[in-house]
Amino acid sequence: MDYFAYKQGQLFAEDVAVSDIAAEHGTPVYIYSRATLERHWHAFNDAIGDHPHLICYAVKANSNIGVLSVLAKLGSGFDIVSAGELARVIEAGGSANKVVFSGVGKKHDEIRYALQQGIMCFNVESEPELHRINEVAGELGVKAPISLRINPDVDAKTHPYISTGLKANKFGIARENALATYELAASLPNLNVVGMDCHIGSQLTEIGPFVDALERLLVLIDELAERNIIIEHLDVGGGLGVTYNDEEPPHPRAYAAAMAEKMVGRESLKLILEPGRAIAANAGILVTEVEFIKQGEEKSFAIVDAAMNDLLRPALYSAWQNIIPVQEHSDAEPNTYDVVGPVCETGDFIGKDRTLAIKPTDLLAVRSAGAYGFVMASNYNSRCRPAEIMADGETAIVVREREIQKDLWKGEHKLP
Ligand SMILES: Cc1ncc(COP(=O)(O)O)c(C=O)c1O
Ligand SMILES: N[C@@H](CCCC[NH3+])C(=O)O
Repeated sequence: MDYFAYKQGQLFAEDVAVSDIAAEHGTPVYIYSRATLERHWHAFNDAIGDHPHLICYAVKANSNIGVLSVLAKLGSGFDIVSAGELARVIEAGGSANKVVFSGVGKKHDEIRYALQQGIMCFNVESEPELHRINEVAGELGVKAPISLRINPDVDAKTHPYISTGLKANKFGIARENALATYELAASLPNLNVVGMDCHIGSQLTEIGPFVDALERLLVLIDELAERNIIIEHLDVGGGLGVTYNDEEPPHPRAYAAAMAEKMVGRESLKLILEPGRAIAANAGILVTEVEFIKQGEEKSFAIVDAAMNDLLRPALYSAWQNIIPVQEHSDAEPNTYDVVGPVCETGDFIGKDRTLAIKPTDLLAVRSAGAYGFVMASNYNSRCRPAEIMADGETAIVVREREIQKDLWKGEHKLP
């Protein structure tokens, strides 16, 4: 079931007409669906069944406090990559002891803050990071729970910018060095080795690479047990893809079940998943208004009020996201358009060569915009970032107000 569907020719977000939200809150505007977020989270959580596990939603995909609060209420854990993300989780009502902290460049004060909040574990990406966490934990007189992010060297078969599990990537510790690095970790006085972690990339559309990575890590876990280093949890990262166009990724239930199946007979090894995109992407849309139709020499342009600063994925990765009308039928003639924004960059487009029947003032919805959408928005060209709205049944809740011009220069100072 799609919670963004047409009813009597009008696009709805759950039971709220998208055009009503646009009329009240303006455009461009991000709209999320609470029921979709919940359904996606449950798809992962329920498929694992009885095996001890925790779904740690990857906050980077969509860190809005409203979104985090919905997932926190379900009992979700969280995967974070900065102190800022941890602060958001706590503000949203999430539990620090269900947080794993990933990322290659954790600063001293981020480590200190995370230890003070009592996070579940650091996913450590290098030897120098181990020493740094050991040092900060020592200063605080605590033991830091750590997991090593192992680079399993499997090909995730995804866009090179979002593939992370290859030897050539900056992430993780090479498999060949894993045993030695674990022995070092076990020898450091202020560290407590609790887990093993990996994350091989994003927008994966096949189960094979996930299973390969998991199997490689299980071999390592057994080798460590022979050395008396006992791993309590295995974190297989995130990365499950979604359908933007014609991709056919495995359903979260199939993926989670495949992971759980490999854990049979290892009941003392807790399974952690870090899905981001698969929970949030199709739980959100970006709604934009057509400003002008412009007939170029070679192309027709639909100039809309959303731009690359609001939704960067098309410009950054040539990502394709579906663009649909908010009013299903139009009396305008269908035409093929490049849907572009007002930012002064040739690369500022939301979609290319789309067939649409539109005229100025019509509303369009960019689908699959709930993940890596608002979080990657900027103020480029001094554009105020959009509002974010959560549809929840018949209500539409403002979960982030639209920025106003004064926000644009917050913290800046004129010279006397
Ligand atoms: C360590 C880590 N975990 C989880 C994720 C979430 O990935 P995705 O949104 O593809 O599920 C990412 C981003 O790729 C990541 O770097
Ligand atoms: N931002 C990327 C995904 C990056 C994944 C984060 N490790 C996207 O929009 O597809």
